[in-house]
Amino acid sequence: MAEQREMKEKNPWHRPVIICITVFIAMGVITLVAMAVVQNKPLHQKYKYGIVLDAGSSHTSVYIYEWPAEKENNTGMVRQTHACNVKGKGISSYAWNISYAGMSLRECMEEAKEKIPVWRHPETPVYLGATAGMRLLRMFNAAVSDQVLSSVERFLQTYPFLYQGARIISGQEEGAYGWITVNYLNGNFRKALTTMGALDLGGASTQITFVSKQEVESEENSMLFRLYGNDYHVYTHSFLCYGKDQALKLALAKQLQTGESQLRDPCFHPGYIEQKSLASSPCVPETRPHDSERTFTHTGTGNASLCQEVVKRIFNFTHCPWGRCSFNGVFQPPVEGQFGAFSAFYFVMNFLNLTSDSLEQSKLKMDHYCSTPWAEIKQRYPSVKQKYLAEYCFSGTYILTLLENGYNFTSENWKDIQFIKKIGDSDAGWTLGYMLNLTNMIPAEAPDEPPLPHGGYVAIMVLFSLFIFILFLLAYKLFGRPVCNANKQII
Ligand SMILES: Nc1ccn([C@@H]2O[C@H](COP(=O)(O)OP(=O)(O)OP(=O)(O)O)[C@@H](O)[C@H]2O)c(=O)n1
Ligand SMILES: [Ca+2]
Repeated sequence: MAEQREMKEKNPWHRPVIICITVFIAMGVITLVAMAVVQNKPLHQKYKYGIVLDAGSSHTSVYIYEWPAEKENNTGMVRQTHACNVKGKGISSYAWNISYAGMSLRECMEEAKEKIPVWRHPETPVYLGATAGMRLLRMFNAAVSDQVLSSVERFLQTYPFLYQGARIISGQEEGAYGWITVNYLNGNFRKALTTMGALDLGGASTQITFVSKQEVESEENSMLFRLYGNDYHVYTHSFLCYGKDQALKLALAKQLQTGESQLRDPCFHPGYIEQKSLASSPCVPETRPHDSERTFTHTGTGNASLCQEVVKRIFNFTHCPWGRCSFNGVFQPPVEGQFGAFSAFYFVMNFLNLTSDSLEQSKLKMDHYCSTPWAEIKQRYPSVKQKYLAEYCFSGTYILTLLENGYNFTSENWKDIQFIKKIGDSDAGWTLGYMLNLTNMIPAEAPDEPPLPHGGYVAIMVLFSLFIFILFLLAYKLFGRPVCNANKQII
């Protein structure tokens, strides 16, 4: 018993002072690690916001984007949190009703006010970009297009946001920003991966943008971007009047050239019959001898192959002043790599269920679809607006012709076209790229990043602290005892 007590007294671990010191050291290490973790923890996420209005030819959409406040220059941080479709037509349709152009945006702007925290309103930028509808209106009547822009400007300035301007963007910008959007959302810039091309089909214009290894012969189609430390030589072209609504007008005008008041149209279903008038547009050449508002009886005959022949006639494939062309004498290198095809490319191909078919299968399906009687189509899709429904045979045929005969996609590379609406939460389109550019959120050089991610840093801190603690214990066990014994001897 006495021996046992002596052993206990000799074992320094049973001394209260040693126990206290050990507890203090352990607490010290824990405090150190805790402090390191807290100090380096990402701060509570605070978000910033941006609003972009896409004033398209057929309608306006309002997009809200958000990104973590302290990570403005990191890539892949901006995402779309809300989209609102403005009721009614695009702002260019208010040409004769100008004061209502701004007011038309009210509902969506009120929504934006609700979605964005009030304290962020004064620093939230608002941009409005108008595309082909306003480009055409400007060609038609520049004063009226200025007044429409002033109307939306005055209206947007009544909001508590940071108004950054309303302007007509160029076709080049529209193509380039669409390309930036899809590649930003796919993380291609961050990983310095090969980029994907962008195909955008609107109501009044269409854009093709991709990186080409071949020389871009025409200056107006060439753009150079330096993003995250890499150079991108981009080919881009915007075809005004080749959006799907204006292309339909062109096709109708071509068929009406003969001057008849009866139009038997293979691009519309058999049994379709409507009285129409062809409204004048800067897109439709004044080749007809009669007035441009002439009325005609539009009858469908439903034949996709004949429809393709009609559609081909709106393109000029013969004149090319360059090494190679798409159409209408526009230079285009051969398409290469993957492509994201969005907006009406997606709406139409998705409706026709052609998003994953080969070119040949798509043509066969179009033959069958176009020849289906109009009455049957209406019965099959009772909830789709009849104006849209009537046009899908034309639109599908137009898309296949534009891609195959216009841009020179083939059966082999057809699978490289992905028909997409969104990437993650965000819609594919030019608006995100536009905002990223105007807010300088895409740096030319790759931003410096900490050598270790936060998790790795914490793990290393914990491991090293434990390691030091164990070393201390071992050292104490090995060297601590003689000191204690020596003390005892002195006593
Ligand atoms: N769910 C939808 C939405 C739109 N559309 C049609 O798709 C075309 C293009 O729409 P959009 O991409 O919104 O064109 P805009 O941006 O308005 O036109 P642009 O880019 O030429 O200015 C229009 O004919 C529109 O009627 C469609 O078929 N189905
Ligand atoms: Ca558009």
